[in-house]
Amino acid sequence: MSKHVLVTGGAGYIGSHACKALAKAGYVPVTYDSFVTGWRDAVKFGPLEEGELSDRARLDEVFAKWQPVAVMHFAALSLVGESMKDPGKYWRANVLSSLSLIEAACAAGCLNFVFSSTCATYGDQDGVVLDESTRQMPINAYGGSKRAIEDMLRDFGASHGLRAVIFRYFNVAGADPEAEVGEFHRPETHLIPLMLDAIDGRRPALTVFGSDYPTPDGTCVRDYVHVSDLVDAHVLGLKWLEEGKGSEVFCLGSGQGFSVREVIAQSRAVTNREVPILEGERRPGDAAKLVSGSTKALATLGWKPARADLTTMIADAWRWHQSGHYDK
Ligand SMILES: NC(=O)c1ccc[n+]([C@@H]2O[C@H](COP(=O)([O-])OP(=O)(O)OC[C@H]3O[C@@H](n4cnc5c(N)ncnc54)[C@H](O)[C@@H]3O)[C@@H](O)[C@H]2O)c1
Ligand SMILES: O=c1ccn([C@@H]2O[C@H](COP(=O)(O)OP(=O)(O)O[C@H]3O[C@H](CO)[C@@H](O)[C@H](O)[C@H]3O)[C@@H](O)[C@H]2O)c(=O)[nH]1
Repeated sequence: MSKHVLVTGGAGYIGSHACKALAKAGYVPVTYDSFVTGWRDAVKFGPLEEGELSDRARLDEVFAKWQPVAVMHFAALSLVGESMKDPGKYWRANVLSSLSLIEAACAAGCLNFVFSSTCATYGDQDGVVLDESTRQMPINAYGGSKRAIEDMLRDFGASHGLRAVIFRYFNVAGADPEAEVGEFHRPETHLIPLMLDAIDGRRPALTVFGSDYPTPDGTCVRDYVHVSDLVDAHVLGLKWLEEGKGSEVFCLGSGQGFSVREVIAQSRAVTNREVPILEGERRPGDAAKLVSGSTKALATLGWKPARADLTTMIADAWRWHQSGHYDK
């Protein structure tokens, strides 16, 4: 019998890659998405149920129809800068919507839950190794909203037996190596796609947000993880839950930090083109450095990232960028 997995946000960047990985692993990914930031043509690996997370009646209907073995919850608003300008939007869209989903899952008896959290829950902790045991002290409303959802999952674990694998992602990058799906945010705010836009003339230039951070070259340092590797960890997390194992938190990153200027240099090398640059102000809410210090997912889940090189991530993003899909 087919095993269905309810994938919220399956029409988005990471969710669509997760649907591909789930289908490859023999599951049927059922996308639940409102298209607030997602795309209909990204839903290609399983059925679609259009709906809003806050619509409890619609969720109940979808749980009853598909009887999923688990939920993978990707749907969220996730822009650090926007969350600083409009925090209420983030608390409503992320926290209240997730509460509706968690209650619907518990009511339907679907007690396996995989959740997209973020290293933005750590805030700006200079000199601290970031791993699963690090204290969460978010400095923006986006990170705050994700930490609150983690807390909610723990509460529902205690009250309803919900078991959650929480993944705290570092910076997700790259695209499906077969270019069936890729990163497509409108507006785009992420470094690598914006840089590729500047390289091929879709934008006049890339603005570097801040050059006076306490980092070796003054620009922010991030840990980039390939989207295909990231979603492979989700399939392992799902199997973990299906085997009856308990709730866990895992950081997903490569353990290597790259500054904005280093990413620019690597993109120049991959594409063999210049990156037009403007020097700009710091972006509010940005931490100086976010790099994973964890090996727990490798050791515990047997996660084996296959495309961990930043060069590979940029090359895959570049292939996707140049495919016809990108010009929607
Ligand atoms: N991109 C990253 O680097 C990164 C890093 C850490 C964590 N995350 C998390 O990963 C998840 C996916 O991120 P992404 O980059 O794929 O985002 P995305 O915007 O591409 O995808 C989000 C999807 O969720 C849908 N959605 C949003 N709110 C909804 C709602 N209320 N009801 C129904 N559908 C809704 C959108 O339409 C979209 O298809 C998010 O939870 C994000 O916070 C992303
Ligand atoms: O035009 C730009 C865009 C970004 N940056 C910088 O590049 C770095 C990466 O920025 P971005 O790609 O926007 O990612 P983050 O703001 O780090 O956030 C991503 O990574 C987080 C985890 O670190 C996730 O939680 C978020 O959902 C996801 O958007 C940051 O230092 C930015 O200041 C620039 O200098 N210029």
